[in-house]
Amino acid sequence: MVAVSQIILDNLTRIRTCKPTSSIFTEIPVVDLSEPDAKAMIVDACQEFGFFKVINHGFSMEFLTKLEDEAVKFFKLPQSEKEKSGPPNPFGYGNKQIGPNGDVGWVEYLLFCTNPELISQSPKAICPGISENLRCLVNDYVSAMKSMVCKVLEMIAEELQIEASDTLSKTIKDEKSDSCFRINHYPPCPQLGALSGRNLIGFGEHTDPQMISVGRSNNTSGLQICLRDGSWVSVPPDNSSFFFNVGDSLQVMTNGRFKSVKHRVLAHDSSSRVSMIYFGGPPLNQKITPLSSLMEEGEESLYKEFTWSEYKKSAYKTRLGDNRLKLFEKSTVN
Ligand SMILES: C=C1C[C@]23C[C@@]1(O)CC[C@H]2[C@@]12CC[C@H](O)[C@@](C)(C(=O)O1)[C@H]2[C@@H]3C(=O)O
Ligand SMILES: O=C(O)CCC(=O)C(=O)O
Ligand SMILES: [Fe+2]
Repeated sequence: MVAVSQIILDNLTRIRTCKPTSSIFTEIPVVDLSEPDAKAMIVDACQEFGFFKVINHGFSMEFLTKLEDEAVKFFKLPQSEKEKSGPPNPFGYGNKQIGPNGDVGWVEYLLFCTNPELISQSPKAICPGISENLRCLVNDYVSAMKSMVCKVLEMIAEELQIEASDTLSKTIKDEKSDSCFRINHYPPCPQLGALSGRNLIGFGEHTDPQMISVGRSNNTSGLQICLRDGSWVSVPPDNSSFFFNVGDSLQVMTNGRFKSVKHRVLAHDSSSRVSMIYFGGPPLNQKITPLSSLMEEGEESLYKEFTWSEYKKSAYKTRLGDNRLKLFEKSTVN
């Protein structure tokens, strides 16, 4: 018996664990997109937390459920069927392995490229073997998501009084925008009890490299964000809302006024969590640099000059939890 639980423990602890945290993120900024104060609330939230929740977004619950149900259908397929859509190289089905550098989590997922040009040019950009129904729903979701993200980026630009209000959104509207979409499934882990009170990591802590990410999930908890004081708080689930994350690129474009938010997902022993995240990224050749109209007189960029392609290449050499922006920060030592 001891030997059996030891084996289970060894298997599980290859995937990292963390100490339980009991704090709930009660101050979560909730932005009603139809309210006049939405712009100010978004900018405040991006500065304070790099994170906010959006309601009144115009997506119907029926559509969201349809996509979620179709994704669940995929994850219920036999393992050998799901593997036909993998490996995620970088797009396709993945199980436990996250990225190319040895990160693991209690999660399986589908990663989709959303750039039509790349999809038509490279077989590596296609997620093979998924049903036509799932592919259509993903396409519809991504195009509606793109519109919402552009609207939010325009609200941010207006509130920050950036001259052209499409300065940020045009990078996502661009047909070469290097955005992607991910559906994660965190299966229940009945052996969790063997971890003597520790939590099992579904998706390890990290910041997203893109400009902005938008997630939603079924009504199951697990998502946590790291506050400025370094404490982890649990985000109460809400299947009818979207959760926005500031990514590294937007941190640079605002010269550090917005902070990319560190987040992670914990697994459950008895319930399964399904999440879908859209990652809004710029075209590969776009320079990621602070927006000139945002800079005060004499203010210098905190970052070296780089393109999204350079940042992405560098990001894919890192481990999930690494501080990927560090390499691109200007040295503060005189
Ligand atoms: C460990 C890794 C997985 C990741 C690529 C990376 O090398 C570092 C960034 C990771 C991340 C986090 C946000 C998104 O989920 C993601 C698709 C992305 O663009 O960067 C993942 C990458 C991945 O899962 O391939
Ligand atoms: O599953 C989630 O809610 C978040 C996952 C995540 O952070 C990611 O895929 O980058
Ligand atoms: Fe993430």
